[in-house]
Amino acid sequence: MTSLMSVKLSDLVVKRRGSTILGPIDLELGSEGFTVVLGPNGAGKTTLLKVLHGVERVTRGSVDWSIPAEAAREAQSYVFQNPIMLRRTVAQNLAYPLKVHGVDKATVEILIREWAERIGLADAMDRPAPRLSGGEKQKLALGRALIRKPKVLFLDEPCANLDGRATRDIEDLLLQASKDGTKIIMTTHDLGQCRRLASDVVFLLNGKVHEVGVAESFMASPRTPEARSFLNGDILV
Ligand SMILES: Nc1ncnc2c1ncn2[C@@H]1O[C@H](COP(=O)(O)OP(=O)(O)OP(=O)(O)O)[C@@H](O)[C@H]1O
Repeated sequence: MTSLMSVKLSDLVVKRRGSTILGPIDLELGSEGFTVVLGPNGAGKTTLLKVLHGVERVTRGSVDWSIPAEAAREAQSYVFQNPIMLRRTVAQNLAYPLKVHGVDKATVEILIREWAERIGLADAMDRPAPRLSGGEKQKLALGRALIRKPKVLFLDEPCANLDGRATRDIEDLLLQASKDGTKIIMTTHDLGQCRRLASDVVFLLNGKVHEVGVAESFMASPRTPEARSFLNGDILV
């Protein structure tokens, strides 16, 4: 089971308009744990997440999941920084991924109640999702992503623009999902959040993987001067 959803990037390059925005990258990520992708603006974090999820055109190299590509994609969810809500109720948003996958009505009812509770929106089931607050929308997006128990969950800055309370709620949901066996791969600018959540870190700089390591050691004693500067909050050019 443990190697079910590991992934290997080999000589991976993404070019746009003649310039390389990612790579070349060789990277292996295991099927367990909480991977945080760190790096300054423009380092290529979002592009890396999209490449892993199979929704970014790759110029060269390969992305190999330990199961066939289509099955791998089916077992993944992706939460965008500004999630798009269906112009429907909270309940309908939660039900959507289940209905698309042909889950029977009775099970849908049970699961959407359970998840509305878990994301703190049990009293808002009939509210139009587009009218929720930013924090509520992000929790709904997370619930919608987790309701099918993905093996891998990608998150792009899930707490950008959220206050402390909403951030804590999201982090609690993520830690629980991780405990329940979902592999998480997330970008963040928040070093405190990285410290609280990450089991391992991928540090990107100028489109390349600059350093990879166990979170605790990376945060305490990064090997390279660039990673040290980044953790100190210096501006990297
Ligand atoms: N379709 C595209 N065409 C041209 N350049 C692109 C395209 N997509 C991304 N880029 C560039 O590639 C680089 C990496 O972008 P990416 O969004 O992956 O970085 P990031 O680390 O997620 O940045 P941020 O922290 O600002 O979100 C940036 O310089 C960006 O402007």
